[in-house]
Amino acid sequence: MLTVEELEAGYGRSQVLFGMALTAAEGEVISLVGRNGMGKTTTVSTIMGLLPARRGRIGFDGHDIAGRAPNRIARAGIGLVPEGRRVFASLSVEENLVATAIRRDRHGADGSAQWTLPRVFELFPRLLERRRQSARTLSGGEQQMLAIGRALLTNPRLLILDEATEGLAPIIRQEIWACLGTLKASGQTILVIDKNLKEMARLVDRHHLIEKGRVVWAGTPEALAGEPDLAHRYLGL
Ligand SMILES: Nc1ncnc2c1ncn2[C@@H]1O[C@H](COP(=O)(O)OP(=O)(O)OP(=O)(O)O)[C@@H](O)[C@H]1O
Repeated sequence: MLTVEELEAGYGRSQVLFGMALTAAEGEVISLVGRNGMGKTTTVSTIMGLLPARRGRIGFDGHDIAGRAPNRIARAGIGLVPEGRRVFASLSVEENLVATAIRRDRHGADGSAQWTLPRVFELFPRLLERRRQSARTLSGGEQQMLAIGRALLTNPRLLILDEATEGLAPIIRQEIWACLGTLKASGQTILVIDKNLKEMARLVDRHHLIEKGRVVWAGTPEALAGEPDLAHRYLGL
């Protein structure tokens, strides 16, 4: 479904990605893990068209989407839950959810239907309780749920989450991980960036270890756990 090859990107004179390569098959959950500043968010920004690819290919469902505008990439079926949530603070919860919604004929592996407002409220009942409140009055965890709900309402074939559990209370983190488990079980393809290897081990099919803008190792959570040197060297654990 997603094939990133030989990707190079950066900011002004500073190059950040040096031959980034990734693949995600339909229904697979993959991760990008690595120390701060190694290029995880830059990879996601380039996939989403927010940053130009200087070289390389970003294949999605057989099309090269490198160079397309962000709104076209969203319409092609990639939904982003950005680092720092970035909800529209002055809009209500419901307005946030519908602002970027995209209808699409889609069926998950279990035959699950289109994401709609009622389905998002079923997944996150707190958002239903707060549907008329402005987003700025929500707690960090509620804002994160809102950011996930907003991305789901674009009915993405690939859902990308950048540090979705960062800075949240442990109990809210557990809710987010449980939600991602439910999405995976429904056949959702997911790319997740996070630091919590323990929680990711239950969710992720394949990790990608990133160092200085390229993948230095890829494999299952079990394989990573079996090579503690890797986590020490590339994650500082
Ligand atoms: N808007 C920007 N302008 C200039 N440099 C940037 C910008 N955003 C990121 N960088 C730089 O690019 C490099 C990679 O950053 P990136 O955000 O992709 O890292 P990351 O792996 O996602 O780490 P983190 O966990 O810190 O977000 C860093 O050196 C960072 O300082």
